[in-house]
Amino acid sequence: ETLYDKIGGQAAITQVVTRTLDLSLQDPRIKHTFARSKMDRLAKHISDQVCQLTGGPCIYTGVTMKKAHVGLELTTLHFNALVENLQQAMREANIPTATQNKLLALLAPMHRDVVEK
Ligand code: HEM
Repeated sequence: ETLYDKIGGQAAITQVVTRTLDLSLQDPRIKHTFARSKMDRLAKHISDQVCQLTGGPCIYTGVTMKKAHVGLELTTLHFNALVENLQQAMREANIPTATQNKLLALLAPMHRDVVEK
């Protein structure tokens, strides 16, 4: 069983990503960073990326993590805020803690490409 299956497949990934972005758009720590973003397109790209990363049948067609976040001046505080929102979204979707932690471990190394200072 892949991590993709453990999470609950495409439906669960779409739900979690959409909820994470909704929480982030209401989050005073990071909502400003999304001011110019097309949120539907962003949700699709992040869902594809998580699907591919966890062993699912998707292909991520967006740009590299470095390119996607250049100029946003994101800090570790911004990064942690997004991770907190993702954790809340996963809890709400009843994803088991061990499975949550496996996804977080796959995303953690992206910190160096996302954060600029
Ligand atoms: C592990 C952490 C992260 C992952 C996996 C991730 C993933 C992505 C992906 C896949 C894209 C789309 C690239 C494309 O369209 O080609 C993107 C863009 C973006 N991300 Fe992230 N991201 C992460 C962290 C963050 C953080 C911490 C913030 C802000 C707090 C953030 C804000 C944005 C914004 C504003 C865009 C640009 C959207 C646009 O093009 O309009 N991301 N991210």
